[in-house]
Amino acid sequence: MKLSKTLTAQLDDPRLFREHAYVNGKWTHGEGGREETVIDPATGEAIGHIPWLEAHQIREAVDAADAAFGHWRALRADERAERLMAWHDLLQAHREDLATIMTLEQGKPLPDARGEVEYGASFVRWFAEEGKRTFGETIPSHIPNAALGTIKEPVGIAALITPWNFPLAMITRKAAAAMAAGCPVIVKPAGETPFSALALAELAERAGIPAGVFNVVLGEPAEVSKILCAEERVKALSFTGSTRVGRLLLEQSAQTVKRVSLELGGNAPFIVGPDMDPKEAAFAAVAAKFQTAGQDCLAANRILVHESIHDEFVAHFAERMAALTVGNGMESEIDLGPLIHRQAVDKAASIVDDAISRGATLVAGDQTQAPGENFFMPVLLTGVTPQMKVWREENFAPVAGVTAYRDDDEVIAMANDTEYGLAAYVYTHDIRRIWKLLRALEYGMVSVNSVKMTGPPVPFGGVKQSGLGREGGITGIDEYLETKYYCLGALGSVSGS
Ligand SMILES: NC(=O)c1ccc[n+]([C@@H]2O[C@H](COP(=O)([O-])OP(=O)(O)OC[C@H]3O[C@@H](n4cnc5c(N)ncnc54)[C@H](O)[C@@H]3O)[C@@H](O)[C@H]2O)c1
Ligand SMILES: N[C@@H](CC=O)C(=O)O
Repeated sequence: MKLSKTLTAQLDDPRLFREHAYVNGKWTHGEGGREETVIDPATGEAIGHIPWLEAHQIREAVDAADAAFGHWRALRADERAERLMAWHDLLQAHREDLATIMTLEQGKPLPDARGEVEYGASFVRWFAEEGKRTFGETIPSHIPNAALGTIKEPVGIAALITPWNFPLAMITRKAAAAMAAGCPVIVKPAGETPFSALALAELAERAGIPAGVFNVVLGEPAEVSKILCAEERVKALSFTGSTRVGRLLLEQSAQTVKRVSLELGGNAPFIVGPDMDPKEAAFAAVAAKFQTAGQDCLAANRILVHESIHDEFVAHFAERMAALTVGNGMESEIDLGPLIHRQAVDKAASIVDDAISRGATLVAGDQTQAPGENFFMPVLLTGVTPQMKVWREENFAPVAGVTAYRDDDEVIAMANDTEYGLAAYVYTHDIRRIWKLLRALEYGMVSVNSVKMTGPPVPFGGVKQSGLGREGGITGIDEYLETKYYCLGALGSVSGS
């Protein structure tokens, strides 16, 4: 395998590129000789290697986190916040290098990678602040001469398992919340994109986060997860990834009754009302579909357009889609990078073939134009129906499926016809329709007339089989906190009510 010499050469600070796990403040080799090669999906070249840790090394990471817990939780919230803010500042200062690492391992265009570094850093700032506001309550006592209340305490070690599509922000949204709450973390990033996680570890160390508080373990995914799920000392598991793996981890965590947060797949409907300008709606739908080449849990998967404007909408969508540029994310003026690997391209092709074989029309999407083997040209299908994979599955590719509907009740039934319930988009200016759809859609997040919906203040998460719990927002830190109730009895009359 040809090893690209380009990665470290392109960094201002080559020490951000690390090819070891990070456990207890030390860069760690695998002891069994197993390793994984990390590929730049745009070129197919190897950009580095990571070791796979052995079972006892994963347990050592738990030992390290356990040892660090006492000291970390004992710090005042503002002391933890200072370290988190130092980490935030370093992320910002090294934005260019972090974005370069991300584009080379994930493939997304460099401007999108810069955006993700900002987005990831914004969670660190948010939770540095929120950590100072984990207030307990005073409870009016029903017991004579007693004072009642609650204290919030860190749950303990949190295992964080993350995907490859947002290699940095999916880690910071969890880790910053857990660490602000006083919990040490063990991160298991996706094998496709470990280098963003390892750069986060390097910067955490420079920020003065003590050894054992932020650990990155690498290894065979099922093996690592089994160990972490079975470990009684790991009290919380937060996972972002596919619904298939999420179910597995939920089952495995049952044995030790962990606090489980799951951010899983989506199958977002994008609903366009009859009152909408078809061009405005089509441009928004293109933006909601093709971000990160469609490899986004929020990607508009099923585009449901009122029959009265369907044909015009499709024409504008096709025109806008034709203007998208596909290529290596390190080059300028690229809208869509590669898919993560060849299997993702094959899956996208099979979803398109399935739709066409069941009667969908291929309006645009010529794969002979793809600039490399991991690239998939944007596809527009019309006449998509519930029998097709493109309707039922999260395609996680630049494949847009459009369907016409007759009225609000029909589109509500269509939108809810999925096991997923992460995010939905609604485009209409009719306030009654907005309210009706907002209430009827079975989704954790509904965005009306806006493609952008995420950010640190937002309770991000899904219903149905899209997950459990919420990340970000004022409740995100609760995933890592226990409520301890206290009753102080025999206080005499000073206890008051
Ligand atoms: N809801 C959200 O916030 C959100 C955000 C980003 C991605 N996602 C979802 O993530 C999926 C894409 O990411 P992916 O392909 O990396 O998901 P994935 O489920 O294949 O992998 C996610 C993580 O789980 C690990 N893993 C894989 N197989 C495992 C196994 N058998 N046991 C234990 N761990 C295992 C992987 O190494 C990775 O770290 C999509 O479904 C997408 O919607 C959801
Ligand atoms: N775009 C999402 C990640 C989903 O893949 C986010 O903003 O968190």
